[in-house]
Amino acid sequence: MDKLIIEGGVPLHGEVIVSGAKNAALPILCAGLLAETPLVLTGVPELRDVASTLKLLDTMGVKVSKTGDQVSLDASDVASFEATYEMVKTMRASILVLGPLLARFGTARVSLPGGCAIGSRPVDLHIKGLQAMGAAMHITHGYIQASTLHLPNRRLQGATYYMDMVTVTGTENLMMAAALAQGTTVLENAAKEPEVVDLAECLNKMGARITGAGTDAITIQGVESLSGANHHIVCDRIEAGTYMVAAAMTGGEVTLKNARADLLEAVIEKLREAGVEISTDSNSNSITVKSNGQLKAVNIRTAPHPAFPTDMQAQFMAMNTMAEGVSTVVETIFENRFMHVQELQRMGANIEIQGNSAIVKGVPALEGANVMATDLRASAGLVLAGLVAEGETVIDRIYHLDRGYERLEEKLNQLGAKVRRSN
Ligand SMILES: CC(=O)N[C@H]1[C@@H](OP(=O)(O)OP(=O)(O)OC[C@H]2O[C@@H](n3ccc(=O)[nH]c3=O)[C@H](O)[C@@H]2O)O[C@H](CO)[C@@H](O)[C@@H]1O
Ligand SMILES: C=C(OP(=O)(O)O)C(=O)O
Repeated sequence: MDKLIIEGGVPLHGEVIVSGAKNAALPILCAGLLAETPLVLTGVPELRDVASTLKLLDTMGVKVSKTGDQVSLDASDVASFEATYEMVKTMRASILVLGPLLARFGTARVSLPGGCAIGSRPVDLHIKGLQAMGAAMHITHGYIQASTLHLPNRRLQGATYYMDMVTVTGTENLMMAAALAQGTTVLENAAKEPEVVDLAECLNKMGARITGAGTDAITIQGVESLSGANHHIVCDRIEAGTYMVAAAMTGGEVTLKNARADLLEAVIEKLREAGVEISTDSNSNSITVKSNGQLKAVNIRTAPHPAFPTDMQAQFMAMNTMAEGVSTVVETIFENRFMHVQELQRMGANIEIQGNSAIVKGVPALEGANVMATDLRASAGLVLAGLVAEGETVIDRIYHLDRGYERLEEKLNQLGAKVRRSN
């Protein structure tokens, strides 16, 4: 199993190009199932989750071709309407095929995702939303079995649906389903994440009629069919945020290219509060982060966009462990997203968990240690800690990182870090 070995203490300097967003690429690849002609995507990051999604689409009969960051999907001849447990267990985002399959083919069989390291993560709202559009939904043997065969013209029926929690993939699944429904759907209390907006933009290029994406009420006027289009995936704000924290913690100066500051407002504000200098240029989509490594601890409370993202919580926790003062990190999205705490403690961090809060007392220095990655962003937090720790940090189980960070060690080493992979 691959490990990452990091020699800490090197301030990062230079430029890094941010990749396309994992969390936009995954739903947009699934949207390929809706199109009767090829969908061509650029800016698709080279990630394990992307490879898993392409494999899943391939098993359904979608013709996939990939050259560099360009992926072309031809779903004109889909033969299987199933996502097996084997696929869904490696990547929960596989649930995103449910809405497209059901809307276009009238039937879908998708494994229920299991619980994962960060929490139970149910998909009840995906299911209830599709039921509100008239679908027959049955759960048997761990699978969601969905059908529209009893509906007029076998099409989902537009509906107004209020989601009683803000759910990102739930909003995306229902938006894709509603795109081909008969009539108008209104999704209330919808997620406002930039990746939802990117998906809506892609769907509209494919012929969908969606307004309000990026607000909490999305209106989708269903159309009879969708075609292919060309779309460039939005930049990964979480990858960008992770490199920003790396520059801040190591006391370096890093310019991020293909980074949109307008998608990172809460993160930028918190870094400034920590004492980091940040300049942004919206014309060139670049962000420069400069720090002397002397940081002030900052309180964090995760919440849906545009508030502070849960996907940046572990990275800020790592930063707070070596900052001056005491901070509180409150996780409101996932009930168990503190798996990195125990590992950070192995590196000398002083953290106490009280329910969904972590009280972090800054220590003068972290020490390199052997630690275990438990989920994607927890792993990112450990990498950041390793970059500033005294001595060597060995991170085990880094396949989690490969799910969501494109060429991580290459990008860090380009900035001067000393990171190597070993097995
Ligand atoms: C592939 C992708 O885009 N993943 C992101 C997505 O995950 P994901 O879409 O799975 O997360 P959700 O936004 O759905 O989850 C938010 C909260 O709602 C709850 N919930 C969700 C759906 C549901 O049917 N019932 C329910 O109770 C979840 O357990 C969680 O407590 O948004 C999360 C929150 O920003 C991010 O951390 C993930 O990186
Ligand atoms: C939790 C994440 O991803 P997923 O929803 O795919 O597990 C993440 O991107 O941090």
